[in-house]
Amino acid sequence: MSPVKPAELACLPTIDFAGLNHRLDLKSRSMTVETLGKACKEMGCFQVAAHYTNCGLNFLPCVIFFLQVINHGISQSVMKGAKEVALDFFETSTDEKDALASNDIRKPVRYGASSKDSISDSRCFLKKYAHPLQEWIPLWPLSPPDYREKMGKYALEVRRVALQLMDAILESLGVSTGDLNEQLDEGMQVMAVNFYPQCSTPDLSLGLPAHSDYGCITILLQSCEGLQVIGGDGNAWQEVPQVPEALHVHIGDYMEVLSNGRYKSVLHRAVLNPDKKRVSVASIHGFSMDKKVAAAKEMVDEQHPKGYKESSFRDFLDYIEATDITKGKSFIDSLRLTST
Ligand SMILES: O=C(O)CCC(=O)C(=O)O
Ligand SMILES: [Fe+2]
Repeated sequence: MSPVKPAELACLPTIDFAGLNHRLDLKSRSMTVETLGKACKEMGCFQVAAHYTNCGLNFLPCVIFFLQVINHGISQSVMKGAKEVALDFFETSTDEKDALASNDIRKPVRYGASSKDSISDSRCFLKKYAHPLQEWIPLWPLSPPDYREKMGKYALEVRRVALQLMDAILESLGVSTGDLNEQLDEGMQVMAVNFYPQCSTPDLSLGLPAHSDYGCITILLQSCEGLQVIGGDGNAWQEVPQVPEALHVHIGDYMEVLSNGRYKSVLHRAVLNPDKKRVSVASIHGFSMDKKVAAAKEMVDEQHPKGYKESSFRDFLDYIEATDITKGKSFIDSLRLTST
């Protein structure tokens, strides 16, 4: 493998999530949506600040309403809990890991160290379906004993953030959101919980090679730095900073399809750290297993002919099963009708 060169720190836009909830202050919402749209177009990724804001102060009668409705950045204790149980799972529960180990990419919960969609042996992962939670949580690990409770709490909260972000991203495109929001509400949430060991030669091997995620958006929680992206028009890898209390969000293949190429799915990879192990929790949000996703009608006209084939999550799984993705092939490339 070619050496992994040091990457510059990315300067990523930060979206104040509270801005999306200014239902009483439409100007703030539309400004936030505009910023979000710019971030999606120019970088394909951004970070969401999870801090509380006092923007309710101008609306004294509504302060309580604002605190309840706008302040649903995920709490620190929930994020910390998810990272802790992730680490405990990888470090302690060997029997359970063995029991969940599988190369069958259709399994709703599976553990892997190296398989068809994990082309590196420096990463262990647990992939699991997470929505509807009550349907899948009985299949999640039982150890550590608080895994289901803590990861389940995070799964619900991150999904709520994802639905609001997807709504706002679609709004930024000028797409009518009604039906799409309903479909996304019934859509898949797949969580990839990743563990990367400390590595004394991080310049020689990657934790996870370059890829894009198939969903509409991915929200990533990380214990420390290690994620790199190629955003915007550049072709250099940039390190995503670890901003305390912020979540990293990137655009996936299905948002590229929906937007007919206006927003591009982001190429990303994980590098290894010389002095510490790392866990990350990638929550991928999209449509249901058999929903065929196509460009939104508002995104297609004479100047912008349809650029992608329709496809579903099941088609993605078929593609992954049939394709050697280690040879540089990607799902989104397989959907392209023209060069977009
Ligand atoms: O661990 C990371 O930073 C990236 C994980 C990732 O890209 C994935 O699970 O799809
Ligand atoms: Fe990814």
